[in-house]
Amino acid sequence: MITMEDIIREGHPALRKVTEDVELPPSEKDQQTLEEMLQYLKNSQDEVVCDRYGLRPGVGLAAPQINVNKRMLAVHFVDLKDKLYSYGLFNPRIVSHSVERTYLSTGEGCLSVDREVPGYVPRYRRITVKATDLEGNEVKLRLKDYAAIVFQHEIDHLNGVMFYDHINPEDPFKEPENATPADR
Ligand SMILES: CC(C)(C)[C@H](NC(=O)Nc1cc(F)cc(F)c1)C(=O)N(CC(=O)NO)CC1CCCC1
Ligand SMILES: [Zn+2]
Repeated sequence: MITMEDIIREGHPALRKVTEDVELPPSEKDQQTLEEMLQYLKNSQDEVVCDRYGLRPGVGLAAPQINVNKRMLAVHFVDLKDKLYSYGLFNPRIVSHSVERTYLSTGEGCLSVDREVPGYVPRYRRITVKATDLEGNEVKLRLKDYAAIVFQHEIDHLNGVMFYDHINPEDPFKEPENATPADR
């Protein structure tokens, strides 16, 4: 199972690499790795398992975070309308997005960043993501607000981008242009 020891932290060069596409259909190894990534998120949100193994509760995990240079990610969370998003995705890509942007008023954190980095992280408010899921189906997801933020945070990791790369260095809490907070 994946535990905190498997999650690499900022400063590790693997977090700044652009990942390679996964050959489809996936190898046994890639399939198992993605399943383990999704299981990490479920474990981390289960109080008993989380305490037993000292896991940090997470809503998303990208392969570079466990030092795997492959284009795959897992998410497990419910949005503000209590819709469950639970996916393991191969080769996810944003195929379209709104001009309008959104952000979390609390700012963002990262399982690979052991410090607070204050500031708004502007993201597209609506995105359409195409990918192949763990069952081998091609999926097309239309995402908005919090769900769009989580997926953009994880897809950024696949391109070597960290959330704080988006924070305005002059004024971290300056209201982003043409943006509506996702959590207010
Ligand atoms: C870094 C961390 C603060 C742990 C963040 N969690 C989070 O935002 N809220 C959360 C997590 C839970 F499991 C249960 C719960 F109710 C609330 C997170 O998982 N990530 C995922 C990550 O680091 N992926 O690489 C960071 C989020 C920032 C915005 C989107 C994902
Ligand atoms: Zn992260």
